Amino acid sequence: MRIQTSKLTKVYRGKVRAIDGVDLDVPVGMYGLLGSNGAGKTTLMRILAGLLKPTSGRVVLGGHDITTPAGRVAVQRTLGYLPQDLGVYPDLTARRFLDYIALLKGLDARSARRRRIGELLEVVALGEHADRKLRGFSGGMLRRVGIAQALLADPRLLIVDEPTTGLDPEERIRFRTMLSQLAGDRTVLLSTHIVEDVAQTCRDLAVLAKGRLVFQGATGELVSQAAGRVWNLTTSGPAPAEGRIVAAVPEGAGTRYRLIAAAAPHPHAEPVSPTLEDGYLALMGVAPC
Ligand SMILES: Nc1ncnc2c1ncn2[C@@H]1O[C@H](COP(=O)(O)OP(=O)(O)OP(=O)(O)O)[C@@H](O)[C@H]1O
Repeated sequence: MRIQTSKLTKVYRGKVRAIDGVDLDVPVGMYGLLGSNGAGKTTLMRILAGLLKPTSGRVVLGGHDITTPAGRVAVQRTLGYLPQDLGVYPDLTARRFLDYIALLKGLDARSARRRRIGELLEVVALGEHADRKLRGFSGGMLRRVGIAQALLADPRLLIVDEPTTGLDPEERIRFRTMLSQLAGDRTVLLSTHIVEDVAQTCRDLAVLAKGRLVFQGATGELVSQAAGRVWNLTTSGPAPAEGRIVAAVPEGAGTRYRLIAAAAPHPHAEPVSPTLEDGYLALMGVAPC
């Protein structure tokens, strides 16, 4: 389900401009939304999920304008949302919790509901743990329960807000791989401040900074923004004064620095290929351009 916003703006209490004139166009498939803390990602996600009213502007999901009541109703059943802080009932088992949420979502037919929950527990690799209480679940397992609840009505659009924060590396990789597998003919919008999660799963992304859209396009396009501006320098002397240091790894008697700088920051600096993180940092002005 395609997402299109135009001149989308959200001003909290007449003061904080959390989203500022955003024109976004998200196609079907896996799509990343990057931004630092406070950039406006959660505000945008909540508007797209129909939970928060924008101050102005339009949001069109699959051709329906959700700023109108009719549009909201039309997309309600085709949208799944995993918020940053999904509350669960620790004394319920995974299966009972999903059954409870399914009832709230209006999935009334008991046998269809049971079948769907059984399928979803397998999709999120929790089949074995279906009848365990949520109290004993790890952070990663709880996130997977969260995805299962968001998928109950088989939505065409899945909105996931910072799902990998706090997960250990194995769970993070497992979780983001599962999201890309779910994308297929759905749109999965992944909001995060972890650049690597977007690099490993998304072909396209958007970047928010202080409520404004500062980039939208292919990941490769953002990487190329740092082309010719990333350098390695190994030295046992003082830290380089030119450019911005993005990594420093002790090596032998010295340190290997990775720097972003418009020109070679030192006569011995060697140019290296940029990553998505370099492109992101260069865009965000961490590096002098
Ligand atoms: N209910 C609210 N009332 C007033 N200001 C708010 C409210 N919610 C968010 N803000 C402000 O709006 C801006 C954007 O916040 P938002 O939570 O959308 O950003 P974010 O990119 O999701 O950040 P994070 O990564 O820290 O969750 C911030 O300045 C925040 O303090």
